[in-house]
Amino acid sequence: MLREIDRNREGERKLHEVIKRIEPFDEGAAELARRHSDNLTKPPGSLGKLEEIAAQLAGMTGELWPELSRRAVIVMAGDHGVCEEGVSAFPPSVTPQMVLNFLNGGAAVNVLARQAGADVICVDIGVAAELEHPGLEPRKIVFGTRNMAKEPAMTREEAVAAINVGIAIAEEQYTRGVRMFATGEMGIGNTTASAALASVLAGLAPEASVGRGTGINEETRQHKVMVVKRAIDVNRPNPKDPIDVLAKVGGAEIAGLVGVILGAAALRCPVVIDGFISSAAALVASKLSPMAAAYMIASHLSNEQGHRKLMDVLGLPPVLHLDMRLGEGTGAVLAFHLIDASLRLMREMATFDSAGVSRG
Ligand SMILES: Cc1cc2ncn([C@H]3O[C@H](COP(=O)(O)O)[C@@H](O)[C@H]3O)c2cc1C
Ligand SMILES: O=C(O)c1cccnc1
Repeated sequence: MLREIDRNREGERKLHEVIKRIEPFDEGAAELARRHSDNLTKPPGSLGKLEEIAAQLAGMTGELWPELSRRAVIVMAGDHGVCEEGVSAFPPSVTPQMVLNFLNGGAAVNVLARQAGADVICVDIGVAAELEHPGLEPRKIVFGTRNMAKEPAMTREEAVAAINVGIAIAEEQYTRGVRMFATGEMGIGNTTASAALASVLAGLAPEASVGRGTGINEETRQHKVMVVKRAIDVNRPNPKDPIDVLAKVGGAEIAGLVGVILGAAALRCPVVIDGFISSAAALVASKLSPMAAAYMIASHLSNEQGHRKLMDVLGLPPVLHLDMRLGEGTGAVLAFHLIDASLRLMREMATFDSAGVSRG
């Protein structure tokens, strides 16, 4: 018993050390980037969000035009006990099948990552099945979560261990030269866990946070709303304690993404947030460290019901509106192209002075 308490404390101590390392956004660098932008041969502000992204990247990294060519999408995979309740259009067996698909390069995120020059790092953090593959990061914390409609999905210790896995992955990738991250996930049932997190931590009614996920009909969605309500009633997560909420109604892959986000922020690396599930992880991360939000770029507005409200609460306006609802990191990897465009404009455009253009 004592040893267990020590292990808990050690895990939380590590996590809080990383949170303490997160530095405030560099307003000075962001302002310099804005000023540079205003000197480029265009009416001020005319490149809209591309200018704002460049300023954000400068504030995150402390550099006017950071070198972000090495990038990775971290795809965290985990299963959900709540699938027993019939909340997804697909069976949990799809989770390990898709993991093998990622490792063989055949999933949507692989194609988009190839196009955007990003590595796909696939992490088994909580898949129910035993998985082996030379390309897989084997960091299993749980063999699937427990059914949150009946009991806590994870123990606090498991949730903290999963966050620490995400931090370790971000740090290892940084050591390999990665300077920009995207969040991705695979886990049948994870829109149910994400809706529960959004309800508890963002105060959304389950009717508003629960969507159709992989494509359930309205009747099943109503049932999913009831399952989320029951999970919250049974577990009584404490909204003031994000780790308690994550453990009771979250998931291992969501916890892993919380770690990736906090780890990236502590390393002053931009972290591009994908859709609904990644945004639920971003919400937990920002509750643990409000300063971490400054290192996030919201990539796209998912068609999953609840995503818009969740992004409003997070204060992160999504850049792309493509009616996507896939996850895996697909929207986040697409946003890499816009980030590249914004940095390239900063680096390559002529200034009014260098081009001899009148300022008007
Ligand atoms: C073939 C397939 C590939 C996927 N890739 C991502 N998801 C997405 O769907 C799941 C969440 O939806 P729900 O909560 O309704 O189960 C997650 O795994 C998410 O990443 C997929 C789902 C399927 C079926
Ligand atoms: O927005 C997402 O990330 C999403 C939505 C539905 C299903 N899977 C993922």
